[in-house]
Amino acid sequence: MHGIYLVTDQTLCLGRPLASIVADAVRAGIACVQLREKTASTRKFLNQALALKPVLASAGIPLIINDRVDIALAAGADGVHLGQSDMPYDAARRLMGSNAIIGLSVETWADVEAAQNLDVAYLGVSPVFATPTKTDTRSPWGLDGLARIRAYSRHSLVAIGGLNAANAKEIIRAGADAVAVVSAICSAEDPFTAARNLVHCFDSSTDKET
Ligand SMILES: Cc1ncc(COP(=O)(O)OP(=O)(O)O)c(N)n1
Ligand SMILES: Cc1nc(C(=O)O)sc1CCOP(=O)(O)O
Ligand SMILES: [Mg+2]
Repeated sequence: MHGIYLVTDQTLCLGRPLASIVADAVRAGIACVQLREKTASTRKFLNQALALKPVLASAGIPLIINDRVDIALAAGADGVHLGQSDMPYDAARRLMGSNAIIGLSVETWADVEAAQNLDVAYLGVSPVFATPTKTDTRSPWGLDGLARIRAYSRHSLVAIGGLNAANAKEIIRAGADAVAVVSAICSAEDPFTAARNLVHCFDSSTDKET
């Protein structure tokens, strides 16, 4: 996993359709989309996933489903993001198959150690900074915690929590392979420009432009 990773939240889109925010972000060059619906019905969640799938597939961008392996399978999504209270990795892998992208949140050092033997595509470093978007988190890792995970883990690291264009560079310097954002794109006045700024920030902080 590498680049800007959009995690969606329909409730933070300021009344705009999620599909238009995702389309703007795709046009701006983001690398991945996670559909995260914490309150929608199963049917609405699935319909959102089915609607996004062809748009993202034609852009070559993976669609990851938050929490719900059943929705991921029913929508033909590319993968699932699992938290520490969600379906365990082994069960999700059995259901999703060997090609599926499975991401896993790490909230504690024990989580990081336990993940070392799992064939996950990335670790979600949860959270790097405290954020009003998700308040039921453990203590933030901070930049030092992120760097400590980078030094130990064999996995790709997706940083999440309180990230935006102002702090993306230091997050990458601390060892993140991808920067995940919700509000910095979903709640931006101009989601395309916000996503493009994040993509430029990412590209100028990595080998891509050096
Ligand atoms: C990339 C990424 N990292 C962490 C999370 C958080 O997952 P989880 O701990 O399961 O919390 P919810 O998102 O389900 O509230 C994530 N979604 N994505
Ligand atoms: C979905 C999510 N997971 C987190 C975690 O710490 O696991 S923080 C978070 C929300 C991140 O939102 P924003 O980019 O607006 O700060
Ligand atoms: Mg979860």
